[in-house]
Amino acid sequence: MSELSMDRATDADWDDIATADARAFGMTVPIDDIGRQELSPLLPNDTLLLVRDQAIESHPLVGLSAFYRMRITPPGGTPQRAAGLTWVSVAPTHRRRGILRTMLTELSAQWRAEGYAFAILTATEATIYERFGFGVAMFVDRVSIPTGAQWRSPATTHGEVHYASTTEAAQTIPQIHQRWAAQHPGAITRDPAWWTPIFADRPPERRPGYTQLFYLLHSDGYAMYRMKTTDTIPDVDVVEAVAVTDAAHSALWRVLTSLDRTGSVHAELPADDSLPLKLNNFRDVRTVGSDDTVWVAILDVAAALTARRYAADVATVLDVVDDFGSAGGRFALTVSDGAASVSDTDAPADLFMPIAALGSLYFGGRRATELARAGRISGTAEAIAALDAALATERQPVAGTFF
Ligand SMILES: CC(=O)SCCNC(=O)CCNC(=O)[C@H](O)C(C)(C)COP(=O)(O)OP(=O)(O)OC[C@H]1O[C@@H](n2cnc3c(N)ncnc32)[C@H](O)[C@@H]1OP(=O)(O)O
Repeated sequence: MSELSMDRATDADWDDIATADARAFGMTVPIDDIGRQELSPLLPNDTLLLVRDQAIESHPLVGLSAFYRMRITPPGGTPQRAAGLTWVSVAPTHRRRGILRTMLTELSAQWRAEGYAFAILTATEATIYERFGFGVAMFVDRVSIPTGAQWRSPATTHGEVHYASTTEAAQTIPQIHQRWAAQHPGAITRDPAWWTPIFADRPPERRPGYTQLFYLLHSDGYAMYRMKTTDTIPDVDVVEAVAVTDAAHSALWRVLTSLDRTGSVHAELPADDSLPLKLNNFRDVRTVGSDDTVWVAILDVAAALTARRYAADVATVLDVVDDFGSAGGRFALTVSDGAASVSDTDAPADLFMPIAALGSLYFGGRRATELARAGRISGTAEAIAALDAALATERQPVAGTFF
């Protein structure tokens, strides 16, 4: 790093930041003044880290990373602060010289100083972040459903769902999302600044060939969708379908699967979504692909483990190795009536795992038995089964917000 400087962003850096972002991720829409205004409360300058090459006269920006100050809901717990790593890129001319590692070392120190127990991210490649303590934690299936798929039970009520104007949507949807996020493991809550660009739905930022957002509203849920106008019979792209209750889920999906003059409905669903089981033919919900979504690095093991609820009692000693950060150690975990107490200990460990594995297990998207079979964690069969039972969640974790 001798010729390289690393600093927080200033307002003067934003043109370079926008160019680096466009180059790294193929963004076709430049960040304009409105975009800057929308981003500034989400990414204040102290969350943006810039590396420049001082050996080149123009001091080009060669490394960029940032984090959102977010909240995420642990299983059964209340939303916890999480550092949402994002916008990571290193210029192709400067790769594999340790710039990413240097930036993450700096950001990790900031996250620890700010008291975060969790860091989270969505990854472009699955092989980058485990070495930095992140474990893959959440998954979605991409599904396609033919319009007109038949439901097992007839619709019982009409008028539960209506189309909302942007004004009504902006007044109503954030509270519904907040209710959903408070009860769903892995849900990322949204500050008002997150909603501004969503409801602005600026035409230049829409994918080419897609309509504006349409809002469907239920008292306990909502859906946002677009139509793909390039085909004579358009397909439907469900951007979000959020339901606090099963009744809202059914009511919204009944409308989404029966839109007139549409071909197929495309959406992302967790593997345990109840939609297939509500249809006459569960194969109508065809999985066309799967993606990992959120990766989790636990920065403070005791704070994280005490922030969630548990499905079974357990008393165990975890040996957690953190080769990158400082979260590792030996922890006595005792769960009673769903609540955990955690203390440092010198007692012999029952279970051994890298910190990334704990991140994978924490929200319930991966199971201890699964990671043990893959050799990612180790311990006696009894200890693994006991941890597996304690960490079990009623539902698959869903983040709901891409960043
Ligand atoms: C949260 C997000 O924003 S995800 C977006 C990530 N960004 C991108 O995909 C944009 C395109 N890629 C890039 O900009 C760069 O290649 C980056 C950011 C992925 C890596 O930056 P670099 O500065 O080259 O990484 P750096 O040299 O610090 O490497 C750190 C370690 O990661 C490894 N590594 C880096 N990139 C990769 C990769 N794509 N796949 C596997 N390993 C990788 C290196 O080998 C090195 O390993 P080691 O320290 O254990 O020996």
